[in-house]
Amino acid sequence: MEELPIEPQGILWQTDFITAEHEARLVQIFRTKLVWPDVRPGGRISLHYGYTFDYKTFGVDPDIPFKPFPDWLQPLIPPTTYEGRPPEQVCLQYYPPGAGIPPHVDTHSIYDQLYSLSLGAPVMMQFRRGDDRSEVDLAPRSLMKMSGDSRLHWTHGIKKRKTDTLSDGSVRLREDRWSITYRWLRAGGECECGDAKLCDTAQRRNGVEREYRWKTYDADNVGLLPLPVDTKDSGAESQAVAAEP
Ligand SMILES: O=C(O)CCC(=O)C(=O)O
Ligand SMILES: [Fe+2]
Repeated sequence: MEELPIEPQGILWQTDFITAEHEARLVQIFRTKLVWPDVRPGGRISLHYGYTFDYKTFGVDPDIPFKPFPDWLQPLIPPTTYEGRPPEQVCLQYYPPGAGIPPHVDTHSIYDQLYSLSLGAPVMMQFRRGDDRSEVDLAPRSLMKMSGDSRLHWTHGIKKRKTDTLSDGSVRLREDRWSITYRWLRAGGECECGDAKLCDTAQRRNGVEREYRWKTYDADNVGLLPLPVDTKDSGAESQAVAAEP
């Protein structure tokens, strides 16, 4: 994989991780064979594979057996040469046009490495750290690894909107998109990055515990650390974050 020459540092990229024909077969499976949960119309929906995280023990939930990776997923698992072993958790998400995901970091303590494969229509992803912003166009069939700053010190999210404005000023209509997020559990379950704003280990050590974070299990937001409302950005997107458990 190659690092993108942008801020945030640490975004590794591989174009055409699979062929367009393979992608078309997958989309057919996603549309016709999978049973998806019902959620708010127009919202993002998710299916989970592998281990389920237990928010009480900060480990794998021993009561929920490993959900084996289905046949269609096997060839999409990053080769073991990438991280030394297959991911412990895989999440398939469907974004109808207009759907997004609130700005977040994937929880530091639980998860170590993080990859995402994009399928279907492209979409713009926003990275943000304080007043710094950066956008990455998630092209279909591209595999992205978030490491370093992009993984730990910048949030990422996708705005809820029907169009994206590209860097050349043109406006692109959103269409159906799927993504597959791959997560590897962090050995020991403690992150040493020390980022008091974004790291749950640092927050716990500082005595900051957000009640809602661990007490509710939200299947659509497994492993995401919701962020408090940012008063500088009162847009609907950040309010949506606050509203999520
Ligand atoms: O849809 C994507 O590409 C990213 C999703 C994401 O950020 C996540 O599942 O944590
Ligand atoms: Fe994420």
